[in-house]
Amino acid sequence: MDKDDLILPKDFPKLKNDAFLLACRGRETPHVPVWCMRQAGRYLPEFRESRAGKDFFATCRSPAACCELTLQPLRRFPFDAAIIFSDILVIPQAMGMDVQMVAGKGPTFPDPLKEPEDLLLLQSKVDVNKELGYVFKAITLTRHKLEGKVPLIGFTGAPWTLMTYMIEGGGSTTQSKAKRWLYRHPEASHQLLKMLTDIIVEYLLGQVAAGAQALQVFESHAGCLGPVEFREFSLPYLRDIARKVKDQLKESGQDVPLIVFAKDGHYGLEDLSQSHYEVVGLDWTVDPRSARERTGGKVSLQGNMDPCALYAPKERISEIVKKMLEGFGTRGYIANLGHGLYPDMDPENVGAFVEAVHTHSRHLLNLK
Ligand SMILES: Cc1c2[nH]c(c1CCC(=O)O)Cc1[nH]c(c(CCC(=O)O)c1C)Cc1[nH]c(c(CCC(=O)O)c1C)Cc1[nH]c(c(C)c1CCC(=O)O)C2
Repeated sequence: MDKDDLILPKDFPKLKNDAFLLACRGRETPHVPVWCMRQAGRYLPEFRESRAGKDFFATCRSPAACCELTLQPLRRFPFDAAIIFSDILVIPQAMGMDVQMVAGKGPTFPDPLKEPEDLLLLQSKVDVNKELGYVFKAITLTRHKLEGKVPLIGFTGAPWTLMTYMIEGGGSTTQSKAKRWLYRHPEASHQLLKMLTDIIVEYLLGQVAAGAQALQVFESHAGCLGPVEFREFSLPYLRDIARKVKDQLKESGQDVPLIVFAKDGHYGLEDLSQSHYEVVGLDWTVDPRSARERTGGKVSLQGNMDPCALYAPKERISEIVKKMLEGFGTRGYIANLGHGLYPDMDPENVGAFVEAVHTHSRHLLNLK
């Protein structure tokens, strides 16, 4: 294949392992598929080496670097899916905000939104091909380089989670500056959430056109909302995104599974299972059996081992995985952690987690 062909979203290699895509749709699989949030990350020495001394967002803008970082964990572990290396904060950047990744501090916005008037400073219409085309290129290149080994997942931050970063200017335990907007400036909040929704829809469609085979929407900050605020400021936008992406894909005869992960949003589980997503991701605060009961077979489920369980000895990890599989069952289930891997985790234990999912699930499936 010519080098230039690697940037064209066509003639992709045939998919060899479709367990993840089948599980998204509740179909039978030979084993329970597994991947980990933040599987491309600092717990891998090769990741730290590739990233060393380079600016985080400059790395995000390099399709070759994103491709390499996406592939690294797959060289070590038999994950059933890859997730493109990028970040949710590329959207606020595309809207004109300055975002830096500060070592030891995390993402930082030097000029966060303070008052509703600041919305006027934002680019409300974004040409995603122009501003975020580097992500699409990374997806296309990675899809070729994966050689059909496993499907490639694209992703975005959800409107509320992006809004929290844009107002807080970085991480926060209370999200009180962003929540202040919900209570004091509800109209401006909706205006911002709507603006983000429109861009996210275009961004996700661009990812599919570039070669993404599934999409995950990260509502990482669902947990600081209560049920009432969630229903007003998060859920309608999550639904809008799924419906609009689905409708537009249908028009072009395409269909990719959508996953929603609303971290700590256990109160919204019933609603999320009726929101046009094929898969609902769960954090570790939700009991597998009760999640099944509450979602009533309407969706596949993904999750939810406590990432900290990876600090346990391998035998203990295996026992925890076995219980988790028994709780969720083997159908319509994708094993994952309840949130991302931490930098101090031992890659060997990640391998033990993946192996335990495959081994125990094959055993459970053979008993049927
Ligand atoms: C909230 C959020 C962000 N980014 C993301 C979320 C949603 C998921 C979640 O809830 O964790 C999403 C994200 N960020 C990254 C990915 C890559 C794909 C994967 O999961 O492997 C994904 C899916 C790479 C990354 N994004 C980041 C890293 C680590 C920093 C680095 O590589 O230098 C990685 C691998 C940086 C980042 N980016 C963000 C944070 C809070 C941080 C951590 C800062 C820190 O710990 O210092 C914003």
